[in-house]
Amino acid sequence: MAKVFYTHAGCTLVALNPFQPVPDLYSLDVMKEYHCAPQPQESKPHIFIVAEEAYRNVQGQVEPVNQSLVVSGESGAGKTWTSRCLMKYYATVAASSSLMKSQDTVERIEKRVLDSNPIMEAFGNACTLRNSNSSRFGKYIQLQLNRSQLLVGASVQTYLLEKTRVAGQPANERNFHIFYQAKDCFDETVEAMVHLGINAEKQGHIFRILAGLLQLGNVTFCSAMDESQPYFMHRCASLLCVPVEELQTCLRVRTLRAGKQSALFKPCSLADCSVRRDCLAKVVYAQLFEWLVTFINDSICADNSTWCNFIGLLDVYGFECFQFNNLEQLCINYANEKLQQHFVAHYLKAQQEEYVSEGLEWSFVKYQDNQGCLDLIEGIPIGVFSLLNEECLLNRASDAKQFRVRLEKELSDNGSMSWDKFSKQPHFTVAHYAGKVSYQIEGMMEKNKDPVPPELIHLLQKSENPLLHQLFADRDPVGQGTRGLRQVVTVVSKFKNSLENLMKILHSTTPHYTRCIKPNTDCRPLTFKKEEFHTALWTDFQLDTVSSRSW
Ligand SMILES: Nc1ncnc2c1ncn2[C@@H]1O[C@H](COP(=O)(O)OP(=O)(O)OP(=O)(O)O)[C@@H](O)[C@H]1O
Repeated sequence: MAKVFYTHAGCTLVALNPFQPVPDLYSLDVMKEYHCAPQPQESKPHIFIVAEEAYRNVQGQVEPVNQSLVVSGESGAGKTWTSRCLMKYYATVAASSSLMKSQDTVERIEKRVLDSNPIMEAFGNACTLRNSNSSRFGKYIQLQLNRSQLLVGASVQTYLLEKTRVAGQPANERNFHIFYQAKDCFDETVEAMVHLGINAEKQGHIFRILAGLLQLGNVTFCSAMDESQPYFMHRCASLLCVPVEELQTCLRVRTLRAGKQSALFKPCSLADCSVRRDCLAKVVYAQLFEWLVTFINDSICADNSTWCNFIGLLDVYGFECFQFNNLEQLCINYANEKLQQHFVAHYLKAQQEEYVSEGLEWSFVKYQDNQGCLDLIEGIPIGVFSLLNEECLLNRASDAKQFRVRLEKELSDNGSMSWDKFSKQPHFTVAHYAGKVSYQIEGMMEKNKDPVPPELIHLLQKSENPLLHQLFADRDPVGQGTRGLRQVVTVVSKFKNSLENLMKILHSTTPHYTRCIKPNTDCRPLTFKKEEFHTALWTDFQLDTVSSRSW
């Protein structure tokens, strides 16, 4: 493999993952070289060109002044690595330390921004079959710059943490890194926590909660009233600082309430007990992750009066197509469709501007518009998300077959939707820009409702672990609306909302696209497999657009 890892393709930078550290590729001297180059675009293709271009746009106050660096690619392609490089670049070239009076305070801000990485990765990344450090959430990091374009703060927005991983992992994959770091490689995470202001006491609370979740994972149910696992149940209760009898009851007995009548107690089936145990683990971990993100933001976010522009870094999960796909993949692929649409619109605009500036004659190229696919997913009132939400609001047991019939009735006119007539499983197939994906319907409604039994919330509110108590203190266990109606804020509604906000930000900024490519599927260093590279490029890059340049 020739040691060339970057190239330009139109307005996109293509980054090839070397799968091993390349000496001096990102050194301080290289940063300086790009930062000081009179025309960085004329230097060798590099991620620092993208970084510098965005930075100079802010310096030049070129409208729109705020910038977005969109880093995409499949799992293991190098998005997180690239985002880290970009953050380090700005933490170096936009460092405000030398200008400020209090050196100490300022050094801390750049360091704190960088320190958010090991924490987020410890809690949000895991070893998967495709990447030993796979981000199991999407993130948008906003680097805040003051009038002199110096880095004064940052904020992080996260998307769709894969919380199911805490309750169970696919074969040969692992839980989130933090559960293993508790044994070793702990220092970096703890050091970063200290820098961000998570003191020893808070760390103690966090680690007790994590240890409690590990013990919870050992709890199994043999018969509804079986007491054969008291050890793990006791350990878990003691670490989560909740009464053991109540924990036990919560996991085993459902409380039914109808209006003002007194409660009825119904023992859960063994399968339901396990569902409740997993639900407890997921809700605690997700809430803890959210708390950490808020804490990090409080620690690194600059006061509104001190910053005026930003450079945003978007690192989102790439397009996913597995043997079995469900709601998570639908959301991820929907996000990719949105970004693809944004990319194509921006690409064509940039292309036209280039032709005009060079005085070339041009005519509109026909390109694959993915609006049909987006309508299929997000259409109101008739789209997969709307119908799914409608189904979840009906207070009845979910029926996958019935939902499939409904989808076919309502959406068969949309050319992006199809069904495999030979498949026995209720499913639907969506023709995405990057290929067709079949989604299983079984379990989709439950995932969308993501219900948490109120008993579990009541229990957590009683925790004597101050952090755990705080995580649930304001949560309404039954999710009652103002008129006593149950408010179901579904997973897809929340996701669609946060994505809409993200798209608004992207539309208001100057975008810069970097497409990371995995040059071989086995993550082998310096190995370039042409066929695999082409597959990645075709699915990932949407060559329709690129082919308009005839390269
Ligand atoms: N520029 C690079 N130089 C050296 N190694 C790299 C580079 N980019 C990526 N890698 C290696 O590839 C691995 C996977 O990269 P990374 O975690 O950034 O992928 P990703 O696209 O963020 O994946 P996921 O979507 O699963 O989070 C890294 O852990 C690192 O070992």
